[in-house]
Amino acid sequence: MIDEKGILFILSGPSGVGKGTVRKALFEQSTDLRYSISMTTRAPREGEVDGVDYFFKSRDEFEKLISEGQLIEHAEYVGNYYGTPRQYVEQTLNEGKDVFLEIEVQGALKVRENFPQGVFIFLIPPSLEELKDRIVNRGTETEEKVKNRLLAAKEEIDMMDAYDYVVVNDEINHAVKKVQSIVSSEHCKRERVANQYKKALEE
Ligand SMILES: Nc1ncnc2c1ncn2[C@@H]1O[C@H](COP(=O)(O)OP(=O)(O)OP(=O)(O)O)[C@@H](O)[C@H]1O
Ligand SMILES: Nc1nc2c(ncn2[C@@H]2O[C@H](COP(=O)(O)O)[C@@H](O)[C@H]2O)c(=O)[nH]1
Repeated sequence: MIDEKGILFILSGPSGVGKGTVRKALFEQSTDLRYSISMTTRAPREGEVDGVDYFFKSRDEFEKLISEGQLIEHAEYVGNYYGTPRQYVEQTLNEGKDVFLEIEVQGALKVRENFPQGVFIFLIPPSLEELKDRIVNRGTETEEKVKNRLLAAKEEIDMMDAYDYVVVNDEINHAVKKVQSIVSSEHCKRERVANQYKKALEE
């Protein structure tokens, strides 16, 4: 059978590396990807909108979603739950459309167990100092939260070998171009396999 499902792309990496920035720039250029909006128990930051940036949930609501199997993965990250809604992802892939997740590392590794055919991209900072500067300068975290996110970052960076691609986010336009070329090359691979399959059927 030719796999006519969409491709699941997973962009992951430590907090503050620039995943959201790269994803937003990518989506300004690629209309064919569908972004899966995550659920979280974290409080909204200034300017964040429910249903756009995240679906904001209480802990009870989130735990109910877990127990009902409504998430394809979830993780507790620095004191809050984050998770990916099952229905949106599965339905969109079944419609043949590509889905793009932007999630942290524990969650990405769980997705890998259930969607081994997904394309896993790890974004790394040019250095840990630069990572710290980016989190601090974003101005969204208290000093303690910055510390906890940096501690998590060191462990997360150790997991990069589990990914299909590693992209350095040195300069934003370079990183976006690299992610775009990964998306295009995965499409070419998929088409090549489909063509080989069709040819084999004709023979
Ligand atoms: N290539 C870059 N060069 C300099 N600054 C950058 C670059 N990419 C992102 N930034 C800045 O770094 C900060 C963190 O970026 P962003 O919020 O996109 O990170 P993130 O990985 O999505 O973080 P989190 O996982 O905490 O949501 C932002 O202020 C952003 O403007
Ligand atoms: N495992 C998951 N991680 C997710 C999901 N959505 C976002 N995230 C990641 O959580 C951290 C913290 O995010 P922040 O918005 O509080 O800075 C970051 O690495 C996100 O990418 C998800 O559905 N599952």
